[in-house]
Amino acid sequence: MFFTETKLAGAHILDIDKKADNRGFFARIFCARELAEVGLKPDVAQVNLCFNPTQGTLRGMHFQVPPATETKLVRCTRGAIYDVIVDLRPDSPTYLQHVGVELTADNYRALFVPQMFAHGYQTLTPDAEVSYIVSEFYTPGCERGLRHNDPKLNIEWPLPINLISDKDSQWPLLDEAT
Ligand SMILES: Cc1cn([C@H]2C[C@H](O)[C@@H](COP(=O)(O)OP(=O)(O)O[C@H]3O[C@@H](C)C(=O)[C@@H](O)[C@H]3O)O2)c(=O)[nH]c1=O
Repeated sequence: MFFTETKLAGAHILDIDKKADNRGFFARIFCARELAEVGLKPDVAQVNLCFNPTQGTLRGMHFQVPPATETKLVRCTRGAIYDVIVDLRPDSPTYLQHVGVELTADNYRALFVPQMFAHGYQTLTPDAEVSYIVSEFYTPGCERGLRHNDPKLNIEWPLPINLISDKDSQWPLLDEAT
């Protein structure tokens, strides 16, 4: 795998290293040793699968607080998504900054989300499927969220928001939360 660190320290884009032959190719999409070599936490508590029939669906921005903070390794296995992370580490020089990456079934790209980052995505195609590894178990009492359109975050979503859950449209704005 090829690792490219984003401007948010610890958040990496992962590209596959294709071993091609006349049958097609082979590639690793998860390797605990390679992740550990670049300092990433390779724990696996859950592998989640999510299907989104409607183009422009938005899910996020989600994170879990202690003691259930989590890392995620996010991949789009069908269609395409715009995947966004927000740095919520208060002592980070990039606190509240975000990065957006296009993950598609065709580019085989994945995004590693460190602990204490909010995560969300918008589907760029109909029938987009997302699969992600999570390092901690889903813990509803520790679940928190940011508003996808919080002016303090200023995230430019590529498409109009065609579908969003009630929960996600009601997360507090940062100004309300503090
Ligand atoms: C995340 C999750 C949800 N659920 C349940 C709760 C609820 O009944 C249903 C749908 O939950 P949600 O609306 O939270 O699903 P969703 O909005 O897809 O939540 C996910 O969004 C992306 C952006 C993330 O980063 C993930 O970590 C996760 O928070 O599934 C689980 O049972 N286990 C889980 O791990």
